[in-house]
Amino acid sequence: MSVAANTIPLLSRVVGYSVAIANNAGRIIRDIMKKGELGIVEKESAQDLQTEADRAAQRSIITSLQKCFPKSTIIGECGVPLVVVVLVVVVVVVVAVAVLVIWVDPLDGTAEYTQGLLDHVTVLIGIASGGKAVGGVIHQPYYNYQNPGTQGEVRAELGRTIWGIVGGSVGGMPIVAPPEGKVIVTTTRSHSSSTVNDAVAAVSPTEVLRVGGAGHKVMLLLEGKAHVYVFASPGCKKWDTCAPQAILEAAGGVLTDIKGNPIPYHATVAHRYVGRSLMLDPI
Ligand SMILES: Nc1ncnc2c1ncn2[C@@H]1O[C@H](COP(=O)(O)O)[C@@H](O)[C@H]1OP(=O)(O)O
Ligand SMILES: [Mg+2]
Ligand SMILES: [Mg+2]
Ligand SMILES: [Mg+2]
Repeated sequence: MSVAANTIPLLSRVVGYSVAIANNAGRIIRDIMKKGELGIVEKESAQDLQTEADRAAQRSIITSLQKCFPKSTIIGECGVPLVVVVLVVVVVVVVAVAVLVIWVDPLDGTAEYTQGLLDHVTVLIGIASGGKAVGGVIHQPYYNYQNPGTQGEVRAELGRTIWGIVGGSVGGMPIVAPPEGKVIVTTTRSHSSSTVNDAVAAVSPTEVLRVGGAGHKVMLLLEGKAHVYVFASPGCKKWDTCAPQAILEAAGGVLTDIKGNPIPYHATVAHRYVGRSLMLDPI
């Protein structure tokens, strides 16, 4: 896919800033877990949770993005804060020059965060242009958190950040091909259903990895631990997939809906997926 030439410098800047902004959100997420006051609330169901870490990380990300890129439309998972209401009013005026739509999931894998499966958690900042995912950042704040190191060895660095620009490059982790002769599928662990299981079975997997988070599962594809990510969770939204899709595509993978159609990321698109969706990584 080609990215309009006049968006490339801006896109590179947004991706670069988003790396720093996502790293900062990761620090907020770790600090709140350390304090132990998660402030959990149920949103649409008992499977749809929000914590103080989701809220605080989103506040930080949106404030920073708005300051740096006031003409972009920013859509975050955690409701519509006042600053964005103001932005929406402004967007009506500046829509002709508002090139980018930024989809923010301040904490992907909230269920796993509350259950202590901390390396399933990611911060996702996805950038769309012309309705397509064109750039993305995935920050994994707890990468290496269980790495004990050995005596005399320095503990491995906590956290990692992956970025990608479609038609450009991917950075932050080595891209590894998955093993030949197997079909390892990764899918949801906390939002399973018969539809999810049917979709997984349709791929005839040799192994199924049930883990949390859309960002985390795309990382498994990138590091060659899985061949295919099947997500048939109706709760998955555009902020869950914009950043992972851009990075996956930058690395040579593909993400489509169940019929093979591209997933739209316009500012006005429905946040929720309609029907089932399928993500494939043919690296
Ligand atoms: N039924 C659901 N309700 C709320 N969020 C969901 C649901 N299904 C999926 N999600 C979101 O999609 C992500 C990927 O799904 P899963 O982890 O089940 O594979 C979840 O981490 C969650 O994002 P978030 O944690 O940001 O709310
Ligand atoms: Mg959520
Ligand atoms: Mg999410
Ligand atoms: Mg989230």
